[in-house]
Amino acid sequence: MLRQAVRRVAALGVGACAGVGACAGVHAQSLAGPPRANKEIHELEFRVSAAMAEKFDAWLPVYLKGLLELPGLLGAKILKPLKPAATKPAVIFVLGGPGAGKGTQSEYIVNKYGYVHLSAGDLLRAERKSGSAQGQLIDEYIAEGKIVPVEITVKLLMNAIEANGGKRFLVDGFPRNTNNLSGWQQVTGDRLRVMGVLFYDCPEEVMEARLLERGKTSGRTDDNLESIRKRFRTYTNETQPILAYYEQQGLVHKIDGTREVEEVWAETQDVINAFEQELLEEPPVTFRVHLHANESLLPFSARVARDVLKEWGEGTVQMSAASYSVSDSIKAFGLDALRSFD
Ligand SMILES: Nc1ncnc2c1ncn2[C@@H]1O[C@H](COP(=O)(O)OP(=O)(O)O)[C@@H](O)[C@H]1O
Ligand SMILES: Nc1ccn([C@@H]2O[C@H](COP(=O)(O)OP(=O)(O)O)[C@@H](O)[C@H]2O)c(=O)n1
Repeated sequence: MLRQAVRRVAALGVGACAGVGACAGVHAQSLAGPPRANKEIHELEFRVSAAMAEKFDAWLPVYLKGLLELPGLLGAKILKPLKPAATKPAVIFVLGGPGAGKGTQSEYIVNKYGYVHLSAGDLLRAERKSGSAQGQLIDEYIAEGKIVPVEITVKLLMNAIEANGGKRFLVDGFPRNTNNLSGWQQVTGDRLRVMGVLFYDCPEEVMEARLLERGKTSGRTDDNLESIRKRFRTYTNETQPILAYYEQQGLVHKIDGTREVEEVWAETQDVINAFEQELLEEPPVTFRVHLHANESLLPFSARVARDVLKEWGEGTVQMSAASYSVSDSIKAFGLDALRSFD
């Protein structure tokens, strides 16, 4: 039977790294005792900022392949995550009554921050125009100011999200009722990260005047007084409860939409800047590697620390290392480590 004595390691400060020159910024650990002749597993742990995780994931196997040329190194295995969940795409919902300024502000956000703008209304109008079987149905719902069944809308949204491959989405005019909300939750599960809701608050008389003005050139079948009033009813009865739902979760950022476009934009930027900050502060992703070797930990870990620092710079990747020597007991080992003997 294998006996594997775990030789946990003492922390090695930056000072102790000085001999290897490039250790600063990478936290390494060394063996507490003299190296043994046994086969050893060196466990390296890399904590990588979420923003860089995908790139690190691509780099690591290539780097390890090169490292295997070193004498004394018998094998290498990446344990966790084998494929880190790519940072989830972030979604911001943009809500507000018809004519509150959702589309206008979304365009500004896209121009400054590079978000992908998905307007549920635009997607439905495009689908209507495509002459598909559901075109007629969408047409009737829009003219009546009613909310199209979610099966149609969520499919259009998800197709657009998947086709785009982007990381940050503004979903404008959605979810607009409980049917929208439950359909979205059912389809997206936890694949996307809902950051919050931008809510443009505007009284009906202001929105009505804007929409009548927009109707002179928009060519929209619903920018007429009759449809506008129906849309207002739908908004009050069906969309406001959705806002209340997200408000309870502390996700709603209410912005007074009655002011000049530039003033509304100034406040919108404050909210988006806060979201951006939150995204930067995502927890790091941890990668673990087992190196199988005949040698003691220090030469390898110092070498890897130096290479990581050279490739990734200060502060992006935090590394720590531990060593296990393999002899005749498996008790001290976790399954992960055992697998690495495959
Ligand atoms: N803050 C604002 N002040 C005055 N007019 C605005 C403002 N924001 C948007 N508009 C105008 O009002 C109309 C409706 O705006 P839009 O962004 O299309 O609203 P929504 O997407 O919420 O329906 C557009 O003609 C737009 O140019
Ligand atoms: N989630 C959505 C969004 C829009 N729509 C339809 O599209 C119409 C126009 O929505 P929009 O967001 O483009 O425009 P506004 O009403 O906000 O000005 C709505 O009145 C609905 O008929 C929908 O059915 N479901």
